[in-house]
Amino acid sequence: MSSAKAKVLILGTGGVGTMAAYALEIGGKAEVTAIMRSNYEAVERNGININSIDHGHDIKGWRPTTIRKEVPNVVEEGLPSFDYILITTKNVADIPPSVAAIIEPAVTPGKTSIVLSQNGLNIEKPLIAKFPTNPLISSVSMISVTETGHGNVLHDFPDAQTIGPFNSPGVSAEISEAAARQYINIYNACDKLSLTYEANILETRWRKLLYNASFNSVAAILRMDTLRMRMSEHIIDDLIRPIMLEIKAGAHAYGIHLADETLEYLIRVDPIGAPFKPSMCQDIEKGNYIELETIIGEPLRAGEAKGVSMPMLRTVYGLLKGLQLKTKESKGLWTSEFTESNPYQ
Ligand SMILES: NC(=O)C1=CN([C@@H]2O[C@H](COP(=O)(O)OP(=O)(O)OC[C@H]3O[C@@H](n4cnc5c(N)ncnc54)[C@H](OP(=O)(O)O)[C@@H]3O)[C@@H](O)[C@H]2O)C=CC1
Ligand SMILES: CC(C)(CO)C(=O)C(=O)O
Repeated sequence: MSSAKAKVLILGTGGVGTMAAYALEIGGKAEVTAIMRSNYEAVERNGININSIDHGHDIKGWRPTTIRKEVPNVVEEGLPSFDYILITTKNVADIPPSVAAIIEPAVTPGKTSIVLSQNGLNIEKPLIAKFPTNPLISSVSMISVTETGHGNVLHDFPDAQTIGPFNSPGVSAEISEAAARQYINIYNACDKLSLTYEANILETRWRKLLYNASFNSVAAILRMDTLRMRMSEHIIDDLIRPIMLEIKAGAHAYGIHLADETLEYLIRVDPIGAPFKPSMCQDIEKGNYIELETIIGEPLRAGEAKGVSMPMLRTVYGLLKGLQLKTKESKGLWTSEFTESNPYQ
Protein backbone atom coordinates (compact mmCIF):
# COMPACT_ATOMS: atom_id res chain seq x y z
CA MET A 1 0.00 0.00 0.00
CA SER A 2 1.32 3.49 -0.81
CA SER A 3 1.39 6.41 1.65
CA ALA A 4 -2.08 7.43 0.39
CA LYS A 5 -4.91 6.83 2.83
CA ALA A 6 -6.19 3.27 3.00
CA LYS A 7 -9.66 2.86 1.53
CA VAL A 8 -11.93 1.17 4.05
CA LEU A 9 -15.51 0.08 3.49
CA ILE A 10 -17.55 -0.54 6.64
CA LEU A 11 -20.65 -2.71 6.45
CA GLY A 12 -22.95 -2.04 9.39
CA THR A 13 -22.52 1.37 10.97
CA GLY A 14 -24.23 0.76 14.30
CA GLY A 15 -22.30 0.80 17.59
CA VAL A 16 -19.03 -0.97 16.77
CA GLY A 17 -19.01 0.21 13.14
CA THR A 18 -19.41 3.88 14.09
CA MET A 19 -16.55 3.79 16.58
CA ALA A 20 -14.37 2.03 14.00
CA ALA A 21 -15.23 4.63 11.36
CA TYR A 22 -14.43 7.44 13.78
CA ALA A 23 -11.09 6.00 14.92
CA LEU A 24 -10.03 5.21 11.35
CA GLU A 25 -10.82 8.70 10.09
CA ILE A 26 -9.38 10.77 12.93
CA GLY A 27 -6.15 8.77 12.80
CA GLY A 28 -5.64 10.21 9.33
CA LYS A 29 -4.50 6.99 7.66
CA ALA A 30 -7.86 5.85 6.30
CA GLU A 31 -10.75 7.13 4.26
CA VAL A 32 -14.03 5.45 5.18
CA THR A 33 -17.06 4.57 3.10
CA ALA A 34 -19.79 3.60 5.56
CA ILE A 35 -22.76 1.51 4.51
CA MET A 36 -25.83 2.41 6.54
CA ARG A 37 -29.31 0.99 6.59
CA SER A 38 -32.05 2.28 8.93
CA ASN A 39 -29.89 5.17 10.18
CA TYR A 40 -28.90 6.44 6.71
CA GLU A 41 -31.43 9.31 6.43
CA ALA A 42 -30.82 10.51 9.99
CA VAL A 43 -27.04 10.53 9.52
CA GLU A 44 -27.23 12.16 6.10
CA ARG A 45 -29.38 14.93 7.63
CA ASN A 46 -27.71 15.50 11.00
CA GLY A 47 -24.51 13.45 11.15
CA ILE A 48 -23.69 11.28 14.17
CA ASN A 49 -23.59 12.42 17.79
CA ILE A 50 -21.02 10.43 19.75
CA ASN A 51 -20.49 10.22 23.49
CA SER A 52 -17.24 8.28 23.76
CA ILE A 53 -15.05 7.31 26.67
CA ASP A 54 -12.05 7.24 24.26
CA HIS A 55 -12.68 10.18 21.96
CA GLY A 56 -14.77 12.73 23.88
CA HIS A 57 -18.28 13.08 25.23
CA ASP A 58 -19.64 15.80 23.02
CA ILE A 59 -18.93 14.94 19.39
CA LYS A 60 -21.75 16.42 17.32
CA GLY A 61 -22.84 15.90 13.75
CA TRP A 62 -19.81 13.85 12.67
CA ARG A 63 -19.83 12.05 9.32
CA PRO A 64 -17.37 9.65 7.69
CA THR A 65 -15.96 10.69 4.30
CA THR A 66 -18.66 8.82 2.37
CA ILE A 67 -21.97 7.31 3.45
CA ARG A 68 -24.01 5.08 1.21
CA LYS A 69 -27.07 2.88 1.40
CA GLU A 70 -25.77 0.14 -0.86
CA VAL A 71 -22.41 -1.58 -1.18
CA PRO A 72 -20.71 -0.13 -4.29
CA ASN A 73 -19.84 -2.26 -7.28
CA VAL A 74 -16.19 -1.23 -7.70
CA VAL A 75 -15.88 -2.60 -11.23
CA GLU A 76 -19.11 -1.14 -12.65
CA GLU A 77 -18.55 2.23 -10.92
CA GLY A 78 -14.86 2.39 -11.87
CA LEU A 79 -13.86 2.89 -8.22
CA PRO A 80 -10.40 2.17 -6.82
CA SER A 81 -10.20 -1.12 -4.93
CA PHE A 82 -10.90 -1.14 -1.21
CA ASP A 83 -7.88 -2.06 0.90
CA TYR A 84 -10.11 -3.28 3.73
CA ILE A 85 -13.75 -4.20 4.16
CA LEU A 86 -14.74 -4.18 7.81
CA ILE A 87 -17.83 -6.18 8.77
CA THR A 88 -19.60 -4.85 11.86
CA THR A 89 -23.11 -6.10 11.32
CA LYS A 90 -24.61 -8.50 13.84
CA ASN A 91 -23.72 -11.98 12.58
CA VAL A 92 -27.13 -13.52 11.93
CA ALA A 93 -25.93 -16.43 9.84
CA ASP A 94 -29.40 -18.02 9.79
CA ILE A 95 -31.06 -15.01 8.15
CA PRO A 96 -30.48 -14.21 4.45
CA PRO A 97 -28.81 -12.53 2.62
CA SER A 98 -25.33 -13.66 3.63
CA VAL A 99 -22.58 -11.12 4.33
CA ALA A 100 -20.51 -12.72 1.55
CA ALA A 101 -23.26 -12.00 -0.98
CA ILE A 102 -23.71 -8.41 0.29
CA ILE A 103 -20.03 -7.41 0.05
CA GLU A 104 -19.18 -9.33 -3.15
CA PRO A 105 -19.46 -6.30 -5.51
CA ALA A 106 -16.90 -4.38 -3.41
CA VAL A 107 -14.31 -7.14 -3.04
CA THR A 108 -11.30 -7.12 -5.35
CA PRO A 109 -10.03 -10.72 -5.47
CA GLY A 110 -6.48 -11.12 -4.20
CA LYS A 111 -6.37 -7.54 -2.87
CA THR A 112 -9.10 -6.49 -0.44
CA SER A 113 -8.59 -7.69 3.13
CA ILE A 114 -11.80 -8.56 4.95
CA VAL A 115 -11.97 -7.86 8.69
CA LEU A 116 -14.63 -9.56 10.79
CA SER A 117 -15.26 -7.59 13.96
CA GLN A 118 -18.03 -9.78 15.29
CA ASN A 119 -18.52 -12.14 18.20
CA GLY A 120 -18.66 -15.90 17.79
CA LEU A 121 -17.02 -18.96 16.31
CA ASN A 122 -16.43 -20.10 12.71
CA ILE A 123 -17.61 -16.77 11.32
CA GLU A 124 -14.84 -16.84 8.71
CA LYS A 125 -15.96 -20.11 7.06
CA PRO A 126 -18.44 -18.71 4.49
CA LEU A 127 -15.97 -15.93 3.58
CA ILE A 128 -13.08 -18.33 2.97
CA ALA A 129 -15.36 -20.27 0.64
CA LYS A 130 -16.45 -17.17 -1.30
CA PHE A 131 -13.18 -15.19 -1.28
CA PRO A 132 -10.37 -17.77 -1.21
CA THR A 133 -7.65 -15.31 -2.31
CA ASN A 134 -8.44 -12.47 0.09
CA PRO A 135 -6.76 -12.10 3.52
CA LEU A 136 -9.28 -12.53 6.35
CA ILE A 137 -8.72 -10.82 9.68
CA SER A 138 -10.32 -11.50 13.05
CA SER A 139 -11.08 -8.73 15.54
CA VAL A 140 -12.41 -9.72 18.94
CA SER A 141 -13.64 -6.60 20.62
CA MET A 142 -14.16 -5.82 24.29
CA ILE A 143 -15.76 -2.46 23.64
CA SER A 144 -19.17 -1.50 25.03
CA VAL A 145 -21.05 0.69 22.59
CA THR A 146 -24.70 1.15 21.69
CA GLU A 147 -26.52 3.08 19.01
CA THR A 148 -29.18 4.47 21.34
CA GLY A 149 -31.16 5.99 18.47
CA HIS A 150 -30.45 6.64 14.79
CA GLY A 151 -27.24 8.67 14.65
CA ASN A 152 -26.68 8.68 18.44
CA VAL A 153 -23.90 6.51 19.80
CA LEU A 154 -22.96 5.88 23.43
CA HIS A 155 -19.51 4.34 23.86
CA ASP A 156 -18.86 3.63 27.52
CA PHE A 157 -16.18 0.90 27.73
CA PRO A 158 -12.84 1.55 25.97
CA ASP A 159 -12.12 0.12 22.53
CA ALA A 160 -9.85 -2.88 23.17
CA GLN A 161 -9.42 -5.42 20.40
CA THR A 162 -7.41 -8.56 19.83
CA ILE A 163 -6.60 -8.81 16.14
CA GLY A 164 -4.99 -11.50 14.03
CA PRO A 165 -5.29 -13.40 10.77
CA PHE A 166 -7.80 -16.17 10.12
CA ASN A 167 -6.19 -19.17 8.52
CA SER A 168 -7.32 -19.20 4.88
CA PRO A 169 -5.71 -21.94 2.76
CA GLY A 170 -5.45 -19.81 -0.40
CA VAL A 171 -3.59 -16.93 1.27
CA SER A 172 -0.05 -17.20 2.60
CA ALA A 173 0.49 -16.77 6.34
CA GLU A 174 2.91 -13.88 5.70
CA ILE A 175 0.39 -11.93 3.62
CA SER A 176 -2.38 -12.47 6.18
CA GLU A 177 -0.14 -11.42 9.08
CA ALA A 178 1.04 -8.30 7.24
CA ALA A 179 -2.58 -7.33 6.45
CA ALA A 180 -3.57 -7.75 10.11
CA ARG A 181 -0.61 -5.71 11.38
CA GLN A 182 -1.25 -2.97 8.84
CA TYR A 183 -4.90 -2.87 9.89
CA ILE A 184 -3.87 -2.30 13.51
CA ASN A 185 -1.52 0.43 12.34
CA ILE A 186 -4.15 2.40 10.47
CA TYR A 187 -6.93 1.77 13.01
CA ASN A 188 -4.88 2.97 15.97
CA ALA A 189 -3.16 5.85 14.20
CA CYS A 190 -5.03 8.06 16.69
CA ASP A 191 -2.97 6.27 19.37
CA LYS A 192 -5.82 6.23 21.90
CA LEU A 193 -6.91 2.60 21.76
CA SER A 194 -5.71 -0.81 22.87
CA LEU A 195 -5.27 -2.98 19.80
CA THR A 196 -3.20 -6.13 20.26
CA TYR A 197 -1.88 -8.48 17.61
CA GLU A 198 -2.52 -12.15 18.46
CA ALA A 199 -1.69 -15.04 16.16
CA ASN A 200 -3.84 -17.59 18.03
CA ILE A 201 -7.21 -16.13 17.23
CA LEU A 202 -9.04 -19.40 17.93
CA GLU A 203 -8.08 -19.16 21.61
CA THR A 204 -9.21 -15.52 21.70
CA ARG A 205 -12.56 -16.45 20.19
CA TRP A 206 -13.22 -19.35 22.62
CA ARG A 207 -12.24 -17.12 25.56
CA LYS A 208 -14.67 -14.41 24.47
CA LEU A 209 -17.38 -17.09 24.19
CA LEU A 210 -17.07 -17.72 27.92
CA TYR A 211 -18.85 -14.40 28.39
CA ASN A 212 -21.02 -14.22 25.28
CA ALA A 213 -22.39 -17.79 25.34
CA SER A 214 -23.33 -17.43 29.00
CA PHE A 215 -24.21 -13.83 29.84
CA ASN A 216 -25.53 -12.80 26.40
CA SER A 217 -27.84 -15.84 26.12
CA VAL A 218 -29.19 -15.81 29.66
CA ALA A 219 -29.66 -12.03 29.55
CA ALA A 220 -31.61 -12.38 26.29
CA ILE A 221 -33.83 -15.15 27.66
CA LEU A 222 -34.47 -13.39 30.99
CA ARG A 223 -34.27 -9.83 29.62
CA MET A 224 -32.12 -9.01 32.61
CA ASP A 225 -28.91 -7.03 33.16
CA THR A 226 -25.77 -8.79 34.34
CA LEU A 227 -25.71 -7.03 37.73
CA ARG A 228 -29.15 -8.34 38.66
CA MET A 229 -28.01 -11.82 37.60
CA ARG A 230 -25.09 -11.62 40.02
CA MET A 231 -27.34 -10.26 42.78
CA SER A 232 -29.65 -13.26 42.40
CA GLU A 233 -26.70 -15.72 42.89
CA HIS A 234 -28.61 -18.78 41.64
CA ILE A 235 -28.47 -17.43 38.06
CA ILE A 236 -24.68 -17.50 38.30
CA ASP A 237 -24.49 -20.87 40.06
CA ASP A 238 -27.17 -22.69 38.04
CA LEU A 239 -26.80 -21.05 34.62
CA ILE A 240 -23.79 -18.79 33.98
CA ARG A 241 -20.97 -20.84 35.50
CA PRO A 242 -22.28 -24.21 34.16
CA ILE A 243 -22.45 -22.71 30.63
CA MET A 244 -18.94 -21.30 31.01
CA LEU A 245 -17.69 -24.73 32.12
CA GLU A 246 -19.12 -26.29 28.96
CA ILE A 247 -17.36 -23.66 26.81
CA LYS A 248 -14.15 -24.39 28.72
CA ALA A 249 -14.59 -28.11 27.99
CA GLY A 250 -15.33 -27.40 24.32
CA ALA A 251 -12.19 -25.26 24.02
CA HIS A 252 -10.16 -27.95 25.78
CA ALA A 253 -11.20 -30.47 23.10
CA TYR A 254 -9.43 -28.17 20.61
CA GLY A 255 -6.27 -27.90 22.69
CA ILE A 256 -7.17 -24.55 24.27
CA HIS A 257 -6.83 -24.16 28.02
CA LEU A 258 -9.12 -21.62 29.63
CA ALA A 259 -8.23 -21.14 33.30
CA ASP A 260 -10.84 -21.35 36.06
CA GLU A 261 -9.60 -17.94 37.26
CA THR A 262 -10.64 -16.50 33.88
CA LEU A 263 -14.19 -17.79 34.42
CA GLU A 264 -14.34 -16.31 37.91
CA TYR A 265 -12.94 -13.00 36.63
CA LEU A 266 -15.50 -12.81 33.82
CA ILE A 267 -18.37 -13.61 36.18
CA ARG A 268 -17.53 -10.44 38.10
CA VAL A 269 -16.19 -8.31 35.22
CA ASP A 270 -19.06 -5.87 34.75
CA PRO A 271 -18.72 -2.89 37.09
CA ILE A 272 -21.03 -2.69 40.08
CA GLY A 273 -23.24 0.38 39.91
CA ALA A 274 -23.68 0.22 36.14
CA PRO A 275 -26.34 -2.33 35.16
CA PHE A 276 -25.38 -3.67 31.73
CA LYS A 277 -27.36 -5.63 29.15
CA PRO A 278 -25.19 -7.59 26.69
CA SER A 279 -25.83 -7.08 22.98
CA MET A 280 -28.06 -10.14 22.53
CA CYS A 281 -30.40 -8.88 25.25
CA GLN A 282 -30.50 -5.45 23.60
CA ASP A 283 -31.32 -7.11 20.28
CA ILE A 284 -34.22 -9.12 21.74
CA GLU A 285 -35.59 -6.00 23.39
CA LYS A 286 -35.39 -4.08 20.09
CA GLY A 287 -37.15 -6.92 18.21
CA ASN A 288 -33.95 -7.65 16.24
CA TYR A 289 -32.52 -11.02 15.24
CA ILE A 290 -29.97 -12.49 17.64
CA GLU A 291 -26.51 -13.97 16.96
CA LEU A 292 -27.57 -17.43 18.03
CA GLU A 293 -25.67 -19.60 15.55
CA THR A 294 -22.23 -18.05 15.95
CA ILE A 295 -22.44 -17.56 19.73
CA ILE A 296 -24.26 -20.79 20.71
CA GLY A 297 -24.83 -23.07 17.71
CA GLU A 298 -21.21 -23.20 16.49
CA PRO A 299 -19.51 -23.89 19.87
CA LEU A 300 -22.22 -26.46 20.61
CA ARG A 301 -21.64 -28.26 17.31
CA ALA A 302 -17.86 -27.98 17.68
CA GLY A 303 -17.92 -29.37 21.23
CA GLU A 304 -20.36 -32.20 20.51
CA ALA A 305 -18.34 -33.18 17.42
CA LYS A 306 -15.47 -33.91 19.83
CA GLY A 307 -17.73 -35.86 22.21
CA VAL A 308 -18.07 -33.07 24.81
CA SER A 309 -21.35 -33.22 26.71
CA MET A 310 -23.05 -29.80 26.54
CA PRO A 311 -26.57 -30.11 27.98
CA MET A 312 -26.70 -26.49 29.15
CA LEU A 313 -25.70 -25.11 25.76
CA ARG A 314 -28.17 -27.42 24.01
CA THR A 315 -31.02 -26.17 26.22
CA VAL A 316 -30.04 -22.54 25.74
CA TYR A 317 -29.79 -23.14 21.98
CA GLY A 318 -33.33 -24.55 21.93
CA LEU A 319 -34.70 -21.56 23.84
CA LEU A 320 -32.89 -19.02 21.66
CA LYS A 321 -34.02 -20.76 18.47
CA GLY A 322 -37.59 -20.40 19.76
CA LEU A 323 -37.03 -16.68 20.32
CA GLN A 324 -35.47 -16.30 16.87
CA LEU A 325 -38.47 -18.02 15.31
CA LYS A 326 -40.81 -15.55 17.02
CA THR A 327 -38.76 -12.67 15.57
CA LYS A 328 -38.82 -14.31 12.13
CA GLU A 329 -42.62 -14.64 12.35
CA SER A 330 -43.02 -11.02 13.41
CA LYS A 331 -40.95 -9.93 10.39
CA GLY A 332 -42.81 -12.22 7.96
CA LEU A 333 -39.91 -14.67 7.47
CA TRP A 334 -41.76 -17.63 9.01
CA THR A 335 -45.36 -18.78 8.66
CA SER A 336 -47.01 -20.74 11.44
CA GLU A 337 -47.97 -23.91 9.60
CA PHE A 338 -46.88 -27.56 9.73
CA THR A 339 -44.39 -28.71 7.16
CA GLU A 340 -44.99 -32.11 5.51
CA SER A 341 -42.14 -33.77 7.38
CA ASN A 342 -43.30 -32.55 10.82
CA PRO A 343 -44.12 -35.58 13.03
CA TYR A 344 -46.15 -33.55 15.54
CA GLN A 345 -49.19 -32.66 13.44
N1 LIG B 1 -21.91 -3.36 20.84
C1 LIG B 1 -20.94 -3.86 21.59
O1 LIG B 1 -20.64 -3.31 22.65
C2 LIG B 1 -20.18 -5.06 21.14
C3 LIG B 1 -20.51 -5.74 20.00
N2 LIG B 1 -19.73 -6.78 19.58
C4 LIG B 1 -20.04 -7.49 18.35
O2 LIG B 1 -19.83 -6.58 17.27
C5 LIG B 1 -20.73 -6.87 16.18
C6 LIG B 1 -21.51 -5.59 15.85
O3 LIG B 1 -22.31 -5.28 16.98
P1 LIG B 1 -23.01 -3.87 17.21
O4 LIG B 1 -22.21 -2.77 16.70
O5 LIG B 1 -23.43 -3.84 18.63
O6 LIG B 1 -24.30 -4.03 16.29
P2 LIG B 1 -25.41 -2.94 15.98
O7 LIG B 1 -26.70 -3.67 15.99
O8 LIG B 1 -25.26 -1.74 16.84
O9 LIG B 1 -25.04 -2.47 14.52
C7 LIG B 1 -25.16 -3.29 13.41
C8 LIG B 1 -25.43 -2.37 12.24
O10 LIG B 1 -25.39 -3.15 11.06
C9 LIG B 1 -26.42 -2.67 10.22
N3 LIG B 1 -26.72 -3.67 9.20
C10 LIG B 1 -27.12 -4.94 9.36
N4 LIG B 1 -27.27 -5.53 8.18
C11 LIG B 1 -26.98 -4.60 7.23
C12 LIG B 1 -26.97 -4.59 5.83
N5 LIG B 1 -27.32 -5.66 5.13
N6 LIG B 1 -26.61 -3.45 5.18
C13 LIG B 1 -26.28 -2.36 5.88
N7 LIG B 1 -26.27 -2.29 7.22
C14 LIG B 1 -26.61 -3.40 7.89
C15 LIG B 1 -27.55 -2.42 11.17
O11 LIG B 1 -28.55 -1.66 10.56
P3 LIG B 1 -30.08 -1.67 11.09
O12 LIG B 1 -30.10 -0.72 12.26
O13 LIG B 1 -30.87 -1.20 9.93
O14 LIG B 1 -30.40 -3.08 11.49
C16 LIG B 1 -26.79 -1.70 12.29
O15 LIG B 1 -26.65 -0.34 11.99
C17 LIG B 1 -21.59 -8.03 16.68
O16 LIG B 1 -21.05 -9.25 16.24
C18 LIG B 1 -21.48 -7.95 18.21
O17 LIG B 1 -21.69 -9.19 18.85
C19 LIG B 1 -18.61 -7.17 20.26
C20 LIG B 1 -18.25 -6.52 21.40
C21 LIG B 1 -19.04 -5.46 21.96
C1 LIG C 1 -20.05 -7.93 26.71
C2 LIG C 1 -19.59 -7.25 25.48
C3 LIG C 1 -20.07 -5.82 25.49
C4 LIG C 1 -18.06 -7.23 25.55
O1 LIG C 1 -17.44 -6.45 24.65
C5 LIG C 1 -20.10 -8.01 24.30
O2 LIG C 1 -19.37 -8.70 23.64
C6 LIG C 1 -21.55 -8.01 23.95
O3 LIG C 1 -22.36 -7.28 24.56
O4 LIG C 1 -21.92 -8.77 23.06
